[in-house]
Amino acid sequence: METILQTSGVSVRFGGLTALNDVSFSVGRNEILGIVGPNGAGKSTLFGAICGDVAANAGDIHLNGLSLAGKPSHEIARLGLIRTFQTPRPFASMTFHDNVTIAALTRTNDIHEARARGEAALVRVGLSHCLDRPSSGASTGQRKRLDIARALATEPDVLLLDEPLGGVDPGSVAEVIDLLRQIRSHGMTLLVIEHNLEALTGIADRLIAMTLGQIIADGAPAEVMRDERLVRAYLGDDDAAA
Ligand SMILES: Nc1ncnc2c1ncn2[C@@H]1O[C@H](COP(=O)(O)OP(=O)(O)OP(=O)(O)O)[C@@H](O)[C@H]1O
Repeated sequence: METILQTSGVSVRFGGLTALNDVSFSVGRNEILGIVGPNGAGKSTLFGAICGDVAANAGDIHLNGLSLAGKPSHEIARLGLIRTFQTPRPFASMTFHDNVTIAALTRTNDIHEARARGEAALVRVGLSHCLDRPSSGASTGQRKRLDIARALATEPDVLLLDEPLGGVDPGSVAEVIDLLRQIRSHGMTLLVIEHNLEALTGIADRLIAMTLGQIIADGAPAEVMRDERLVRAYLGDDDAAA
């Protein structure tokens, strides 16, 4: 499988805390890679380091063979990689449509084209009925979808999703999973952080398990979920990664 994204020896320190410690893995084009691990394992920091929001203290990241070292997130977005957030922060005073239009302007300077692409992204995530509504009134599930639509409007090759199912009501989980499958079928590569392990193992081609800033397992979902260190880490055993 052709590698689209590669991290090599990435470390991130916040003062005395090592949030990522020598993290290396690769992602194949059009793959869905799930990232699991207990709270504080470093999953969101990893996304931050990949998309240019968090400066790495060591290591390098390549997208389509090009080093992302030192590049700001807007430049990385233009190169085709974008993330969503655990807690999406849309511009609350703007409509859904304006929010996605701003994202589409990453790729085009033509405002009419940006509005058309923005609308198409909202249709894709099932929010066409919200076009002219202010995003301040969005439910958690709608905010998650709006955040995905904003990411799609930048036309990424690689999409990093931070807990797309977090706060989504149980009745809508299957819809969001279908949406992710549909996004992948359009040729995108997905990295997905998710605490709903059952849903994630149902959709991911591969899983990476992290504890204490390190990768402890990388492989087929069923195998990784059986990894003893991961099980112990989820049970709160501090010696799990020892
Ligand atoms: N900006 C920051 N400054 C200082 N420490 C940070 C910062 N961001 C994250 N950390 C710390 O780095 C570690 C990894 O945090 P991170 O949010 O990446 O974990 P996570 O696996 O995404 O957790 P969760 O599942 O709860 O989102 C934690 O100990 C966290 O407190």
